[in-house]
Amino acid sequence: MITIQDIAYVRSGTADLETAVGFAVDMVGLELVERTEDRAFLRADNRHHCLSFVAGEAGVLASAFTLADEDQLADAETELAAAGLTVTRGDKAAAVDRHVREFIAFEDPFGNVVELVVDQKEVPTPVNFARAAGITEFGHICLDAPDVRAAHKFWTRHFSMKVSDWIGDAACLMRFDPVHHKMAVFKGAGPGLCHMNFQVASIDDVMRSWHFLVDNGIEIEQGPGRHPQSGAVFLYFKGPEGLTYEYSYGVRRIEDDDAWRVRYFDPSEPDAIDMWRGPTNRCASQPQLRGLAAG
Ligand SMILES: O=C(O)c1cccc(O)c1O
Ligand SMILES: [Fe+2]
Repeated sequence: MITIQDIAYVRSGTADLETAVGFAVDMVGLELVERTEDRAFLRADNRHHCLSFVAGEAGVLASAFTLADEDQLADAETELAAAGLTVTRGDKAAAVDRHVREFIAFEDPFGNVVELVVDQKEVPTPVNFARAAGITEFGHICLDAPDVRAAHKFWTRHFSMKVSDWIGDAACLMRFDPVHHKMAVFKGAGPGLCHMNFQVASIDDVMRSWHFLVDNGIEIEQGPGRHPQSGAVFLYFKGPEGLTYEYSYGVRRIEDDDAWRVRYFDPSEPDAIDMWRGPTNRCASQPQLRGLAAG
């Protein structure tokens, strides 16, 4: 069993680094911490970065989680290899590029590239947010997989994750600490990053960002609304090259693990992911989510 400490980062390819960075800074509000000719690193909290862009082909390259130390990393390597996965050790240069000390990489059974890292660099200075979006931290990673049930089996068999809520066969929200979910899997045609989430400090931040993004011509995929699972007020919007961002406020914490009863939401219900039953463009851009569309 591999004990996950936290989410670390999303690493994404981009065919247009300038536009990708411009959006992450000016629209999302992240701090640009480092920029080279073919790389950009952005942060939302004290992690060195939670999002990096690599010039090249567009599309997610990896999603990363933190482990406690090298022994745990070595054990993870052994366990995943024994499960029949191809696990590779990151070399020194690749670790430096990720601002971690050590890492391994593997593909989950659906082809999502996952990196497990040790000692992600901490940057203690206050985050210099590019705009006052109210971001408090990198909230969660949501991956795509064609078989959400099989994904749940994989992530709970090998990792310290527990399901918090199901949305039929369309989504599985998982936790590895008291936060309702920091990892989710949504049904998709293939592997991919469904979205990355940032927590914000208040409902006002969600609503202010909604107006701000609309005023800037940004495509709102869904929201503002309230997720019945975590109870969070949310807003999904689309960045360049199809990268979906989510802001949310008020995610539930599960302090008493044993007392939590896993719930099952029907994805065909109009309030399956939005208790306010607001309009959605998500199914236009992500047809696999059609089952979750309101109305
Ligand atoms: O926060 C949630 O509960 C949630 C539910 C459905 C889909 C999501 O992306 C979520 O973050
Ligand atoms: Fe989410």
